[in-house]
Amino acid sequence: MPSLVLDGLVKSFGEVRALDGVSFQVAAGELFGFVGANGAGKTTAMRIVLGVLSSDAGAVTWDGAPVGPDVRRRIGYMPEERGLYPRMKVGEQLVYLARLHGLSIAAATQAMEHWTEVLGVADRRGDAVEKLSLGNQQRVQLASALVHGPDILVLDEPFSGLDPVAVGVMSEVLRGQAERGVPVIFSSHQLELVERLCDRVGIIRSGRLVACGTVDSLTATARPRWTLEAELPPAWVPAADGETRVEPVAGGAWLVEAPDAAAAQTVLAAALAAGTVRAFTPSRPTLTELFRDVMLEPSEVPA
Ligand SMILES: Nc1ncnc2c1ncn2[C@@H]1O[C@H](COP(=O)(O)OP(=O)(O)OP(=O)(O)O)[C@@H](O)[C@H]1O
Repeated sequence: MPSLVLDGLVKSFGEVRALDGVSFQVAAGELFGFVGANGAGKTTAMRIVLGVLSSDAGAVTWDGAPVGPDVRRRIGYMPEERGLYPRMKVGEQLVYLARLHGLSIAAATQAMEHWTEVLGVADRRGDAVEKLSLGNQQRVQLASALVHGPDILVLDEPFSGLDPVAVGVMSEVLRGQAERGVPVIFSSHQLELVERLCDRVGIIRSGRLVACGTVDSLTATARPRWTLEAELPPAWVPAADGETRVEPVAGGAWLVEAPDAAAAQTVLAAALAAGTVRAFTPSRPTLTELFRDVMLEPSEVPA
């Protein structure tokens, strides 16, 4: 199965090392979420895939061969800075972009009609892009990434600023693309969405990939946690050693992070002594919690 491979990408802008040896791959049919704080390097990595930027070192390959102009023509790209002509009409613009990718006028028109329909902007085909709300412009931007039937999708924050209905539509479209065998890579700060939607995620921090895999595999290696549900004084926190963390969370529950089951049992005993325990269950961190932990880890101190 072909894969898009980013191998050891390095990129500096003057003193800023935006990418410091980033490697990961996205297989055909896989939905890959690329997450990281502002300025971590996501856009830079995606621009290098597209050839908009060149890397200082490293390579990008598709199906084992370097990505050149021929492969790039088959990529559907949604750039962060967006790239539509504001005064051009939605329908004309999408047909034009599809034609640039080599589609006949009939095929381009059909693709434009299909994607504007699917993305809920069919009634805006005759309007200039600048007349649309930002969310609708974004739907058109996704349509422009899809209209030429790409083999690879690279989308920079496709979900930002969308209403919940549009998020649902966009999610289904990306899932559908993955199901037809397209590798889909997208960046997002909406971690719950990434967790729900993606087969695998990569977390980038200061130009380095610090975690990569299925959400299950990433959260399985985190420190053991339990959820305590109990009737206890609202600010209840038991005395615990430095290795054990107990934090109230919403809805009469506490998160217990402990080095082992014995330490967790000590917390449970304290809760039983202080009130009524409804449940004490092992739990896995969410991607949001995992992300926060990764961000809080001290970075390496240079030698
Ligand atoms: N053209 C450029 N010139 C100078 N510095 C740049 C340029 N592009 C990116 N950078 C720097 O490279 C680093 C990585 O930026 P990048 O845009 O890739 O981050 P990002 O993860 O996409 O962030 P965000 O979530 O805010 O979009 C940042 O420190 C940024 O300021």
